[in-house]
Amino acid sequence: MIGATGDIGRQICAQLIERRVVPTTSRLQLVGRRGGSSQTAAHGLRADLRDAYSEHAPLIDVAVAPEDVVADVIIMAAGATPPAAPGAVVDRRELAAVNARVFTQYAERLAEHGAGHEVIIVVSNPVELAVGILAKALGRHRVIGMGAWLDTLRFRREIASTLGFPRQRIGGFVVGPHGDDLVPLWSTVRVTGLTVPERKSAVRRARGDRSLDDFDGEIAAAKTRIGEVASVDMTAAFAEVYDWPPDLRTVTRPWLTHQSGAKTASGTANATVELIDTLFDGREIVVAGQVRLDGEISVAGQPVRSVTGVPVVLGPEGWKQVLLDDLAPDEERRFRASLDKTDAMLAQWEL
Ligand SMILES: NC(=O)c1ccc[n+]([C@@H]2O[C@H](COP(=O)([O-])OP(=O)(O)OC[C@H]3O[C@@H](n4cnc5c(N)ncnc54)[C@H](O)[C@@H]3O)[C@@H](O)[C@H]2O)c1
Repeated sequence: MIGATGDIGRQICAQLIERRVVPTTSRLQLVGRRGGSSQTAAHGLRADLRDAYSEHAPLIDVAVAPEDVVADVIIMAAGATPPAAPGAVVDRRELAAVNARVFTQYAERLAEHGAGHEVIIVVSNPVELAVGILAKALGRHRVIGMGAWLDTLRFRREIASTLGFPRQRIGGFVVGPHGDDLVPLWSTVRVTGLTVPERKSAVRRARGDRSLDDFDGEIAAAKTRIGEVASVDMTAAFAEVYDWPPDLRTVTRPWLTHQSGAKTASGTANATVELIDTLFDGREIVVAGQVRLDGEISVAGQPVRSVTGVPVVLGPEGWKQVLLDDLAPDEERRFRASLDKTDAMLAQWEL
């Protein structure tokens, strides 16, 4: 667990143990940074976890150098994050530059010292940049970003809440990059127990008469609106989000959560731990994740050779094929535009 002592890292460690995903006979390695505050905090976290879960804690050890990382599954959650505060202004380019150094350091050391079969789950942002750097050094099928899975679980939850069903009954995926440019695929939404006409009518009801062509404008207006409300009354801001369509809530509710001063640690950890559970179990499941593609799919007639979120089959050796049916025209347009943005970002890093 790289970045174990961060807000997200701690929550992932706790859930891994509490949900018995890491058995008592396995080892959980907490990786901090030599010379940083996490070097000492990692020892404290180890003591705290053993204190909390002494009956079923795995073996827990601490590493403070990338070359000491030894694991079958590596979670990358290290790096700087935008401040969780209302109206915080962030230089995203500078943030990416700081984190790119962390990703590169681990990519180089893991390529040199690793066993060659580790699967890397990327939590850190920018997810596409981290996946690009790690996949280049380690092989693209071993690296998957969990942002698209988190966005997918959020999308399903928001649809479930609008329709009054439990989340387990909702299928469907979010693809594209993690963040405001994500692409909610309404065409993939399924509801267990409904006939096709019932489902179509339920989806129409939840979505409203809207197109993804207007989604950017909706997000911008929504953020301005709740940003203003949140600056005077956070309760009212969350209440306002409640009435919006599910895809808009998928983007804005986590944004507001971060603005509120809380982070999205529990939801992020839950999505990550689900992926790890699958890997340990030896099962293969279809999840959405950010991966480095090499022409497996085409979007708007162009083969995709980029890093983006897509549904993939994930198993113990990493991800295999991409499972994406034909998209609706507005989904295709939004996906293409997001890929162009990601390509421009990756080009700055020669990826
Ligand atoms: N993918 C997602 O859905 C998602 C959701 C939430 C957060 N995130 C991302 O996860 C990352 C962590 O977020 P956080 O809130 O826990 O941040 P945080 O600041 O609380 O923790 C970051 C941790 O990384 C450690 N670190 C920094 N450089 C390191 C290095 N070289 N080696 C080892 N550890 C190092 C720091 O010591 C710190 O403990 C951020 O990039 C954030 O944007 C992703």
